[in-house]
Amino acid sequence: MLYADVTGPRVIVALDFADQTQGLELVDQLDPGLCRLKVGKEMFTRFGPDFVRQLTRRGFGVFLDLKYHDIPNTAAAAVEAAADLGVWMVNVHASGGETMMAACRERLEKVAGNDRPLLIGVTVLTSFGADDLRQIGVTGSPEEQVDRLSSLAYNAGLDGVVCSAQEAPILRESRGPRFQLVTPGIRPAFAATDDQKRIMTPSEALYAGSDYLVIGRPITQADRPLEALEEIQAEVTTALN
Ligand SMILES: O=c1ccn([C@@H]2O[C@H](COP(=O)(O)O)[C@@H](O)[C@H]2O)c(=O)[nH]1
Repeated sequence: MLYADVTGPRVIVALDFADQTQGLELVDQLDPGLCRLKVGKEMFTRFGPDFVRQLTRRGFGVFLDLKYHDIPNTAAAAVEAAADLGVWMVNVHASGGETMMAACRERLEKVAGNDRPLLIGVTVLTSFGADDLRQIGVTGSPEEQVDRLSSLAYNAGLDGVVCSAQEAPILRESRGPRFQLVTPGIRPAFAATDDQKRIMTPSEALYAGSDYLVIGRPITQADRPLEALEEIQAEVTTALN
């Protein structure tokens, strides 16, 4: 099951480095036409908005992965700040509810119109299995919970969700081809699973209906990061053709 209405690179490299110089050394070997970049809590907390600006200045589409979850007014102000930074994609926790997500979408439309960043709702973290959900009081399966949270994101007018590629087929069915599926937990055959539980390989994820593949340690912790990325890109190209 392949969808072709995504423009630009499908691979989003998750930059999770404690050292900014090390991160930029990798970035400077990458082509903005071939991948996008994700800045998460670690690098944003250490290096702040200026780090994001350094990436956008180099021409990369940046996914600011700060997973906002707050009262509607605060979350909306945070996504507005992300839009001011010029990021390509920003996310909020879908468990923050439909009202919070709609407030974020409305704020982005108001301040940035059609130039707004994509707004994506995080469903169930890819490091979660059924046991982890039970620990926090959720009795349904990860797939059921992802479907429930994605329906809130869809009703709030979000552009898509973060989910695992394992849920992509059911979300394609329930939310249609335009709802963007951003999938971490991607593990090429050569990589370790690490702390991820709901995983798929890059080609499996694309065949399942993923739009974007978020990949960190299989690239950033590889002995030869560029070679790892090139191997992944080749797998992606084969799957898409
Ligand atoms: O459900 C989620 C949401 C976000 N992430 C983030 O994606 C990357 C994945 O990195 P890997 O090294 O490829 O595991 C990381 O920044 C997470 O914070 C996620 O994994 N799952």
